[in-house]
Amino acid sequence: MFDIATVSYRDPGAPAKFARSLHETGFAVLTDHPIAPERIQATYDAWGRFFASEEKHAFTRAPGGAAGFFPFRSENAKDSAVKDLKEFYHVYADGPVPPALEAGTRALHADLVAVGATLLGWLQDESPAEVTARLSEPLTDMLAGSGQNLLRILHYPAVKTPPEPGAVRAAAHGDINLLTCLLAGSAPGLEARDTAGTWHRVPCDPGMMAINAGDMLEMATGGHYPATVHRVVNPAEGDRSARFSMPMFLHPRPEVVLKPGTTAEDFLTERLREIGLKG
Ligand SMILES: O=C(O)CCC(=O)C(=O)O
Ligand SMILES: [Fe+2]
Repeated sequence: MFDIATVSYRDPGAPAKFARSLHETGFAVLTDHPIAPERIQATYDAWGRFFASEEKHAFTRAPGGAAGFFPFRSENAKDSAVKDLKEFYHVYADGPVPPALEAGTRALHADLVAVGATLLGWLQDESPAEVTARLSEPLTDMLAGSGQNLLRILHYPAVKTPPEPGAVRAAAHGDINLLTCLLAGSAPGLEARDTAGTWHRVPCDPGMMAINAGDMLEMATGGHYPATVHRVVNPAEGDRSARFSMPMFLHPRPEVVLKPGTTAEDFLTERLREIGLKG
């Protein structure tokens, strides 16, 4: 049974329900979270103007760099030869942001890190003792002072001509990081795969935030929270809508030990090579 729970952020029972869903499916969906829908819409509108302008190319990331604009078809999922049908911008706390977007985007980055810290605290409190005993330090401490937290602003352009075979908005992949907080996309499309290989739509109505465990959390907890594979499917034929979404990837400090002999930095370097974002 693959049942992604929808949990109110304000429910006193939320930490336990959230931890159970993340353990059973690798995903959970939050409602009543602190990021207002109007704010999310305003951010999508502002970034939509950015992606529609040629100015974006001036913000293209430096060769091998992690921050800035990544043009259409820069990234492939691990083990996938075809590039995804997306362009995106990577925002770090100390990285560049186009001036017109700066205030709102930086505030959103900070607020999402704060939500993420709360959620890691819930997991720390709700995980079985044998799971927390494996951690080199409490989950919230892994995040404290981390400059690695990444807000990715994603634009999946409208599909006008049939894409080449195998090209999808985002091919099946697991996330690399500890925990991902994804503000509801502007259109549906996100799906998660259960262990039997069946795909399930992840609820994404306005006001929802989808949370999933990444490889680093799976590794640190000995698999208690699985980094469930997910994808973004193409719109139905004839549907010309673009899609925007904003995942916040929560990352530990680079020196955090995920398991004996492997730091967060070692692990990240290896995975960025595999997805074509590092030479
Ligand atoms: O756009 C989405 O809904 C998901 C994006 C995603 O999974 C990712 O960028 O890692
Ligand atoms: Fe993802």
